[in-house]
Amino acid sequence: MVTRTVDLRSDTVTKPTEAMRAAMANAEVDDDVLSYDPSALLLETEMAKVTGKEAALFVPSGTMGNLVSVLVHCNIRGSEVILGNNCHIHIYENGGISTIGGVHPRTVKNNDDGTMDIDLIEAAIRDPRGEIVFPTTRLICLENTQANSSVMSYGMISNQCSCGGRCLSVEYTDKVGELAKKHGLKLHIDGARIFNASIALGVPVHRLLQAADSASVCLSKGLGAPVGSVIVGSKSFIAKARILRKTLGGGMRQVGILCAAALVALHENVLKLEDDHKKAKMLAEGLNQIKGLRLNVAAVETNIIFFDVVEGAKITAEKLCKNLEQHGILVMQESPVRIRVVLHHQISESDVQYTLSCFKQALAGRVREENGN
Ligand SMILES: Cc1ncc(COP(=O)(O)O)c(C=O)c1O
Ligand SMILES: C[C@@H](O)[C@H](N)C(=O)O
Repeated sequence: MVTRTVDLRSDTVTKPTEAMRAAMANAEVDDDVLSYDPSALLLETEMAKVTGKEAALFVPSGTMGNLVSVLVHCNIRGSEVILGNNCHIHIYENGGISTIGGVHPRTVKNNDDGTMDIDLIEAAIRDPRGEIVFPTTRLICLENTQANSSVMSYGMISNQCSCGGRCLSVEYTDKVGELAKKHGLKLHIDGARIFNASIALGVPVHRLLQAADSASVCLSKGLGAPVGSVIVGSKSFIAKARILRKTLGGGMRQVGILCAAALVALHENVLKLEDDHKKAKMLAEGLNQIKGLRLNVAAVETNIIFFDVVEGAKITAEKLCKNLEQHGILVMQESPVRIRVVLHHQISESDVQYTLSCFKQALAGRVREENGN
């Protein structure tokens, strides 16, 4: 019987705090489709200020935030967006920009640090002289932090392995912004975890987003709100985004109930992100000491850790996940050999130590079984 649960599946799994529940219960609300919900307006005003943009719009999810943003920028048939081959928009959003928006994706390889080589981005921009045959490039998308880790090619040694949650520097982001402007393109940043990047880099969110024409910021990840994201940009961009949000069914009525919780998250949890990162590093260092696991501790910059179960472990990643679950440790299996763990504010240092002890037992235990002793 599981007496203790340590939920490391994602930073999307947090439960609303008592303060969030109280704020939800007492939220001032009105009809947000008519732009009258006071709590939504309060959150949007604050998020516009924090991100340094003219306006903001609450959306039900980060996926909708990205979809609406791409569709506003690429509102002409035949549009193309340049994005990372390992980015969330391209892998985890059901291809929505194409299946719903008719926007063509043109991927550029994500490097282990989450960037895309700028010369490869520029090479991917379509030559307008070829418009009779080419799609038209209108948008570049970045992701900060870069959630997914690049696939560790076979034989990579641990100090070459990548990890998730990598931060894009402000210098890099500015360079991509300059490239976009040079070619008359827009820049969107999937900032689901932009607050993690800000805390890890010691750079304010508004500075990390300065070069972007739009961004999508998740409140329901490390900040711990139960629901929602906010997209930010110019007033004109947000006006178009509001219409598209309604088109997609994202216009909600008394949404202030959710925005009130998001405001608590914004006020109370940003500074907790640093602890998440410290606990991630602590967990990564502990995992790195366990025979049979391979990861690159140096690549753990924020709250996401990817590691591989290597052959010496004599246990598959699948069996390890099942074994851990029997001890209340919930993780996410990403591939036949790869596991992801994500830290958040509802994971304590004691949880980290308990998790490490369960990993050690699971891996050592399996070896004993193998040897019949
Ligand atoms: C980098 C990134 N962008 C966007 C999203 C989408 O957010 P949501 O799950 O709220 O749709 C996620 C994950 O949830 C994410 O990790
Ligand atoms: C899986 C993915 O969609 C989600 N953003 C997560 O990181 O948990």
